[in-house]
Amino acid sequence: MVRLERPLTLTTGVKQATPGVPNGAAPPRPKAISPPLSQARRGSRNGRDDAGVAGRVRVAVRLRPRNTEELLNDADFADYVELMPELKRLKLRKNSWDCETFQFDEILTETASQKRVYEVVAKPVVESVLDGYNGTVMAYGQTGTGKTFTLGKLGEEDAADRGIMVRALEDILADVSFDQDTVTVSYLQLYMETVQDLLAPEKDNITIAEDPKTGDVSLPGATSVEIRDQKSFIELLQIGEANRFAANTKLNTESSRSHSLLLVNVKKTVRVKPERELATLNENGSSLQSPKGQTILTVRKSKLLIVDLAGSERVNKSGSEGLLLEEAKFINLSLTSLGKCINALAENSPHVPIRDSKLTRLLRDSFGGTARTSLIITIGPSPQHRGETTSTILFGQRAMKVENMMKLREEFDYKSLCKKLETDLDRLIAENERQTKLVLEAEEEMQIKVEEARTSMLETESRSKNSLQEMAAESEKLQKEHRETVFKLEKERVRLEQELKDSLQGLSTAKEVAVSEKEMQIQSERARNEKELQDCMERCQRKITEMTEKFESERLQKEKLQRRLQDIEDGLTKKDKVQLENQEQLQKLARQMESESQLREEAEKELADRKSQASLVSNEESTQLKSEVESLRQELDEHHRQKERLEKDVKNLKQQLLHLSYDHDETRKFLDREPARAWCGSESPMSLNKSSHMRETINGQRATIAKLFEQVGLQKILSLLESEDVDVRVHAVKVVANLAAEEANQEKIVEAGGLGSLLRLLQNSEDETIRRVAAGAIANLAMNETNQELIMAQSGIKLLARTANEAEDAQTLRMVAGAIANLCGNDKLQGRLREEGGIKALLSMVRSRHGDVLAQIARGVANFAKCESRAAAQGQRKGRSLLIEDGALPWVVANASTEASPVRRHIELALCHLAQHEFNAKDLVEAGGLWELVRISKECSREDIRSLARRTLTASPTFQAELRKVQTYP
Ligand SMILES: Nc1ncnc2c1ncn2[C@@H]1O[C@H](COP(=O)(O)OP(=O)(O)OP(=O)(O)O)[C@@H](O)[C@H]1O
Repeated sequence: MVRLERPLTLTTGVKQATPGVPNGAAPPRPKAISPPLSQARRGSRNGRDDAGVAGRVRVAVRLRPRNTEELLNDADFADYVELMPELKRLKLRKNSWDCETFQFDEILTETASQKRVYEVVAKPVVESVLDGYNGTVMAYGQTGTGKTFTLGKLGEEDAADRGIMVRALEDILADVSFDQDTVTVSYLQLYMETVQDLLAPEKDNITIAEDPKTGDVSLPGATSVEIRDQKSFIELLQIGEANRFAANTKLNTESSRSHSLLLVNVKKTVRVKPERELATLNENGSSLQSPKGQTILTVRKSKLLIVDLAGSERVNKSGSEGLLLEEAKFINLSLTSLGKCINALAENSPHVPIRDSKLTRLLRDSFGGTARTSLIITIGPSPQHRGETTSTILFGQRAMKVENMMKLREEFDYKSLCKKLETDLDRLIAENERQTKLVLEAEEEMQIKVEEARTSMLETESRSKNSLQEMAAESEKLQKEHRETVFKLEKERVRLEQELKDSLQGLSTAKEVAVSEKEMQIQSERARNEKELQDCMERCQRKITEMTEKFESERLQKEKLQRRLQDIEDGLTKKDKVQLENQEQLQKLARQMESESQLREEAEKELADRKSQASLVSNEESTQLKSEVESLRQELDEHHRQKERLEKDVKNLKQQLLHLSYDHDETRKFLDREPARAWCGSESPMSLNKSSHMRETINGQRATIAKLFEQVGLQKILSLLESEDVDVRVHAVKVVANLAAEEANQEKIVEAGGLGSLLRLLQNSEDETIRRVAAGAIANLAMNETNQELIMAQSGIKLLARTANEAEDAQTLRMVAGAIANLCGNDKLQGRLREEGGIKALLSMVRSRHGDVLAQIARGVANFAKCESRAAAQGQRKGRSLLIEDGALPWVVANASTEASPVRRHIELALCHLAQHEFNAKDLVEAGGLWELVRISKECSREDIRSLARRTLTASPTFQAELRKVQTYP
């Protein structure tokens, strides 16, 4: 048992699949086997509707190369299988004249690489699985035809050999993200109606569980291993193979008697636009809303099933005994019931016998179910297994008719949404708390600032009050001083005036001098007093001005303080505003929080509702829904049928030309088997007998061609010979060749300029097929004498000679040799034919060594020799044969007794004709032709040739003399 290098996570139980549509007939709608990868993948998602995507089972055929044994044993047998990969067709040869053609989605030849097989057969299925659909890849075929090679090859020595399983896992692992996605693998074998776990072989009776509602199949007891890298997967496959080997050894059986199943479960979380997702939810009856513009998580759970079936020939081995008989019975049972199911589905039968075997139960989703399915049919090349190969091909043909309705396995991820809502809520709560804290801090700061401003305002107010009081007191004091001074001066003035009065009264006599002196004294005293008063008043005035200025400055300061107070008050108002805004934001956040929690509550409630709803869905409702779905399906079916009918009509028309060329191929192949019948017109009664059936077929085909010829018109067909498109030219030339095979059409073709077109194709075309078929058509036209002259007149012989020298393909050479051979039979053209290199070109083709080519060369030589001998007999020709001049004699003599009868027959005739003319006798003797003539005269199977040889030997003096010399001829 192989040990894993690293630990693998082992879990028991495969998770149950997501509900899908129940098994049922799906409307037929064919689809390309391999749409381009990512674009087609994503595109398909957009184009899906809720009922699923219709998809036919795609079928490819793969031919295994011959193995050594087959190379030895089958060397003498003709190929039984012929592949036409470009037409996606395959031919099975029933016998030497009859074959059957089959159309498939893809034909993979023996040289097809494993990479191409994967890309064509499995990659589209893997991509569907990654997009959320179930997928199946299955191989069916006889033992030893390469099923396991195709599916299970590990490619450890050469990576190019990796099979579908390894490549599929590579693509899957590259597409998933292990943070959230999981890929698990189970590996099982089904042997004698028992499912055994290849990863835990002790579990040898795994039960198959079927969901009664959805029909989904699961294997709850199977080991399911989570895979994260390719290395682990390969180790797992090796473990599975080792266990399979051990189990089979124990049971004394072999791998090809059991079916192996690899089950890959992919769980992928994807983000999708809510609109689409809501549509999905609505489908399930949910009314859950999601915030606009957000993406929603959904989980896609899909599975890929890769099935390597037991060898199909086991079905026929029920003649065995003992265990083998039992095995054969079970293999019979499973493969036969698979065949029956496929037949029933292909015929849209109301009953599909799914429950007949475990294999069909396991594959229930793959055929007629919801999975995308690709089937690869493997066949071997050996004609000895023609029965097996035919039944395998017929199985594939029936499977192509099976329609599936692919269903997206997607679920809304409630868990993730809940988790996300919780995270959002936590984030909002934290944000709210942070905002509240910020607001509180701002409020505190504001409070402090307001307090500071208030204190500073009060201080300023009290300071200005004090200074005002001081100023008022000072001013009072000054005014009092002023008043006292004024009062004092007034008192002094009154006293002085009284003194003066008294003096005037007391001293009335001290007359003039004393008066004047006193007056002067009084005046000076008065001036002095006035001056003092003046000074005092000025001082008072100055003091008042000073006080006024001081008062003014105090007033300005007060105003400044008031403005500052106003500013502070404004600042306070602004802060209030910010606080208000913060409060509003807080309220908003609270509301948002409230709505988020409401949403969460609703989601939880919805989840609960849906759970209860799911359990409460009444049978009546589901029946009604089913009948609605059914009627819609029927309508869709009708549309598809109509579409198919139209497509079929278009296809029929398109393929008319293709059919014509195909018929040409058939005719050509028939002619291959009936060499030169058309050109020489000498058909043996035996061959007539043998090929009467084929001739009927050909006549039937020709009748079809003639009908189409009438419908389409010769001119139109001939114009296609000049088409730009090489494919069109190929098909057109095949049709013209076919028409030219009918004598009745030859004149019309030449009249319509067809001969010129064919010669131009021969001259200018680089396509081997065109040159070959054009040469064939010219050969057919060259059967008619008038046409022979026209061919010569249009330098046809030069063109044919050039093609004879250049071409390598035996069939092309055969056609060219046939055309020249026909021209050789025209008495009038002998000289010109030889001058333009016709004989040398004919002889140059012996290099091909191909029997058919040699037969045509021999026919040409015989025709030419016959014309020469006729001309000599009529006295129109003298001298050595032009054939001998151009060096034909050694080849003629060397091949006179060849075993290939068509060659020998013509050469024998040619020798007899050459010998008719005495001018050639010497050359014949020297080249050994005389002894061949002697042999012909004795052994030739045709009486007329025998007697011609005899007559010639007797008539020629040279021969007689020679014979006498050796005395061997009586
Ligand atoms: N396309 C191919 N190219 C080269 N070898 C091939 C090819 N297909 C098959 N083989 C070889 O043919 C042999 C038989 O192939 P394989 O075991 O895959 O056949 P099988 O159909 O799975 O047989 P069984 O039904 O017995 O399991 C193997 O040796 C394989 O390597």
